[in-house]
Amino acid sequence: MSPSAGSVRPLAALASGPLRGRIRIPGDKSISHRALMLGALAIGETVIEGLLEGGDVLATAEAMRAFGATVTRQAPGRWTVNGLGVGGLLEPEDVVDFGNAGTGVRLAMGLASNQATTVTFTGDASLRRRPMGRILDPLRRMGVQVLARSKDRLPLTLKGPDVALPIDYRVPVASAQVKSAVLLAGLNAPGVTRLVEPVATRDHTERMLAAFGAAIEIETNADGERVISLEGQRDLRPQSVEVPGDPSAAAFPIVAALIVEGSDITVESVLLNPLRSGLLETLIEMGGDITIEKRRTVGGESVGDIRVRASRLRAVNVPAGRAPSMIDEYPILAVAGSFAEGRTVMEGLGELRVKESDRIAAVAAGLAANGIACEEGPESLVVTGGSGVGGGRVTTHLDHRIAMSFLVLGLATADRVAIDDAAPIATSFPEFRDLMTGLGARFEELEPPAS
Ligand SMILES: O=C(O)C1=C[C@@H](OP(=O)(O)O)[C@@H](O)[C@H](O)C1
Ligand SMILES: C=C(OP(=O)(O)O)C(=O)O
Repeated sequence: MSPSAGSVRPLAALASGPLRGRIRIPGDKSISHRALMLGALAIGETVIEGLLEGGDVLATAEAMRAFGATVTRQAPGRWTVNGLGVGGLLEPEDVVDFGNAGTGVRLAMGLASNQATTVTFTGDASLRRRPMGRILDPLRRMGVQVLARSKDRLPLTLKGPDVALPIDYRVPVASAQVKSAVLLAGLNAPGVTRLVEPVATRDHTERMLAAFGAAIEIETNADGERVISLEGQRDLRPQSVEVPGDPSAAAFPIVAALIVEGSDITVESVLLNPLRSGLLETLIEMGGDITIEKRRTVGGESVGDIRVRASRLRAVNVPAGRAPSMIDEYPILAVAGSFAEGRTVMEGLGELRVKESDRIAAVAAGLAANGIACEEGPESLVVTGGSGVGGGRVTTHLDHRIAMSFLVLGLATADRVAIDDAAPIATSFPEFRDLMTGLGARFEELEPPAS
């Protein structure tokens, strides 16, 4: 049973008046996980400001405690981690449960399996369905023994080798989680772990490893691919980490403001790393009135305030090559496409089938339930704008991004849009409802189904 089973919270979004105001969204989820993990490996105190306090990141905080690090919440968003040194994690006494968090469990499998301990990992019903072989394959090559049920699904047990082997690895799927798991495992391998990344994905692990003092080098080979080399068994130095606002969370108010007539909002301090900015680029191509103000650097990353005004959108073809820079944003882009003139074509989406839900199928079903024309291909979605009326009830499949995307849809359709469960939103954006309500969004709680 999933942690959220038994506390299902159906919710509807109602047609809303113009959205207005300024908001600050919480810290980036990817950076928050990594700050806790590297803090757990550095000897001394790492201070994190602006940590995302969503369910996924809290699961990572709890896991780092289970590995023996001292993790303390000093104030809202301000956390300290006292780590144990590279290779110094303790063997947890119990199964380590990452709830809904793919990033958390996959990075932690790399982090914890480069030393001679035995750890059992699990997660909720959604996470137990997701593929782990992509992480286990390189870890097996590094000498890790794996006991997993069929198809390498959670729960599974990893027993680290006495000495991990550094490997040369070509990342076979565009995945920052796979890249990061191998790099974290490489931290305690004697010698150089070398990764070739044919398609560039978010680079937060590389940036943070460099900031913590790891011996990491990044080059581009003759084929234009990123090559990352990491020399293992070096100490990490504790850091002060300031976490910028999460662009994947900001995506929801941004699209809401574009499609709700008369809106004018500003989302402050959003991470603008180009490997995360595909959605902004696409929305601007669609004619979205989006301006970036006060560009600055926070914690080594570019950030800015994003002003968004309601706009007439036109459909575009989103190139498949852009997918890694907006992989979590396709559900909300499909909602934007529902209000654009023409057919928005999204390709290269194979990875969406193995997220918290099969997001291609979940988006197609949700749009159809609301009268929006959508064609689903094996790795693509095509949304025809202008046809939507709302009025549907959407199944969210324990997927926070499906839940938030369809609530945003309902703010702009004539009839309300209901979702079967808003509880998973707390995994990545607990403040979603309050912040959106503050801008003028209207929601209505619905009766949970009789059990
Ligand atoms: O490394 C990360 O922090 C993430 C990588 C992406 O997953 P994949 O690596 O599976 O593409 C993304 O979908 C996830 O939300 C966060
Ligand atoms: C895919 C996501 O996260 P994860 O893989 O960490 O569960 C997401 O947040 O959209």
